[in-house]
Amino acid sequence: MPTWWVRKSGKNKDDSHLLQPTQTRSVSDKTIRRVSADSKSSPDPVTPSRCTPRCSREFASSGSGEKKCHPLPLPSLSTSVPNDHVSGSVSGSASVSSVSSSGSAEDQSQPTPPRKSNAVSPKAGTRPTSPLHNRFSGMTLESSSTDGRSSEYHPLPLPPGSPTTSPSVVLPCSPASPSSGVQGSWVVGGGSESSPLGVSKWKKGRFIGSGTFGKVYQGFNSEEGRICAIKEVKVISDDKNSKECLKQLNQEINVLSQLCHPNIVQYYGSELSEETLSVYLEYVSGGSIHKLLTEYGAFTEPVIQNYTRQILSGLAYLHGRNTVHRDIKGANILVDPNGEIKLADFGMAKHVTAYSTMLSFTGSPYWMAPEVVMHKNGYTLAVDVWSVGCTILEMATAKPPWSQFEGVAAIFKIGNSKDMPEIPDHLSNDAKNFIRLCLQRNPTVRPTAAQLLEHPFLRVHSPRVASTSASPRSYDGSSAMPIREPPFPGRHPVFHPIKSPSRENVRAITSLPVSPCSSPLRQLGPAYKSCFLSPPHPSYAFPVQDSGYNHAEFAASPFRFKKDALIEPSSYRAQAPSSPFRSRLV
Ligand SMILES: Nc1ncnc2c1ncn2[C@@H]1O[C@H](COP(=O)(O)OP(=O)(O)OP(=O)(O)O)[C@@H](O)[C@H]1O
Repeated sequence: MPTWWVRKSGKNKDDSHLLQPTQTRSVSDKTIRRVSADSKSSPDPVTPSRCTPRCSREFASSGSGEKKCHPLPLPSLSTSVPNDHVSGSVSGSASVSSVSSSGSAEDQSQPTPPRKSNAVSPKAGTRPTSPLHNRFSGMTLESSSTDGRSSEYHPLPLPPGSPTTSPSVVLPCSPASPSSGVQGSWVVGGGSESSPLGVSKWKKGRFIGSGTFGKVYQGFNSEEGRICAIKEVKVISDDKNSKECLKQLNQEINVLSQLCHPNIVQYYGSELSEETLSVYLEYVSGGSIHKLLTEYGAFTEPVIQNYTRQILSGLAYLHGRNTVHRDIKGANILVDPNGEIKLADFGMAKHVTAYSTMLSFTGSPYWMAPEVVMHKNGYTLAVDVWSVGCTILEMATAKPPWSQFEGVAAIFKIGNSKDMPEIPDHLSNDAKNFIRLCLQRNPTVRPTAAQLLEHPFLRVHSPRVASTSASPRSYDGSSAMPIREPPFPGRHPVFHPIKSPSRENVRAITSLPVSPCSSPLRQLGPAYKSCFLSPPHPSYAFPVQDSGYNHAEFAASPFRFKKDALIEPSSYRAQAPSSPFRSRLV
């Protein structure tokens, strides 16, 4: 079973109201086997920056929409910090069980009673620290026990108005209206302001949907009346997959907690109780682009323009922090009721350093860049640009690119051919040119997200029909910016050229058992260490092109991965350089 299948096969990306009572899933379908990326190639997710997520929308720039973040004053270390390092370390062998789900939204929608929060109020003298859940990173767990029981917390910067926060500090990023004056909430260790008994002020509401690492609920801040989304996973000891799952979720926390942009879902904080890890996020009620495509069909070009502009705005911000999302696709892009785009699902995001290349094999195959599929020597921020091109095609057709091919064939097509996915005729020349720029196979010649924002396709007043513009800046493929020439050389410095496989190799490849984990396309040894494909959304139909979204057909694909291949690294080590398969490729 293909890895991406395993990961996504059972999850429901749609909002709960889309669930039919008959749409039950087996627990096995929902089991997630995603292992952390190669630690050698990607040492740390995100280096904590001084720019905390706390910033004000009032400072949003007009250009990319990036908000200025304002470092918070450090609290006085002379303050008593009894909970910063406390006894009661817990081994890192906890587990996540809520990655599986067979219940309907209704099953999950019962609000739970207030939970004991492990958040430590700043009023109690807690020092804001890194958002890392250390135990998930394989480090010693710092835990606090406010009620005599072992518990852990996830300290975050203090909220505005806390004793250690300067009055001059601007409000944190929050989903609240910029003019609302409502302060953001910092849940764990930084403003959960839970009761003395540790009861969380965040109340869990209706079930929204399931993801790889757990379930998403609507939440309510009982003190501020604010809605949020709660991503929750159960922490169960003795679950052999828990460590990796928690690492992955921690990665999402690490990345999101550093980000503050109107087109990126805002992180509020997290709480770790005895049973669950809850991550509090900006609630985006419109659902994903994928969901909108499923419900309303393909988007018109003006909508595509609008969404693409915002996607790139968020990406430009992200890439400006040397962080790559790695799973850009319609299902991971949320839309609020005003049409504002929010990039979400940062579970695979990675910080790229000058000294590292990414060798892990992650993402959703249909949106995956060739250099990722080929997995030759590493890849860069440019992989997201490729995925943006695929997402535009998805928005224009309500299907992912390459959808006429089943998963493995699509991977071959992406990795081993020079073909380009079909671009709908009805799109304007600007749009077509934009897509072609994104889908250049050589990542070094792909424009950056910031550069693409200058493309005529995204100009607010650009023509919305097939362009006959004679503009010297036209990207119609014939003028100022020829596609095949590197328009912006050297902007993806970590790129390593990918050699096309010889004919012989291609033959060998096609004769081998194929899966993303064991794929002969993955020709380098270290690749096997990290192999987690994000699946196409369950409701996408492959390979039957005109059947609309049909999860069942794809689920029945004979190319689905064996789950064990994901659980047991040794099963895909068979494809390491020393393996017999490997020898057939060289
Ligand atoms: N901040 C949010 N606001 C509203 N709905 C959300 C939010 N985040 C996620 N959702 C919805 O919750 C469901 C599950 O989301 P989640 O991110 O856990 O799944 P996912 O995107 O499939 O994650 P993964 O790729 O890790 O499996 C989806 O329907 C998604 O649209």
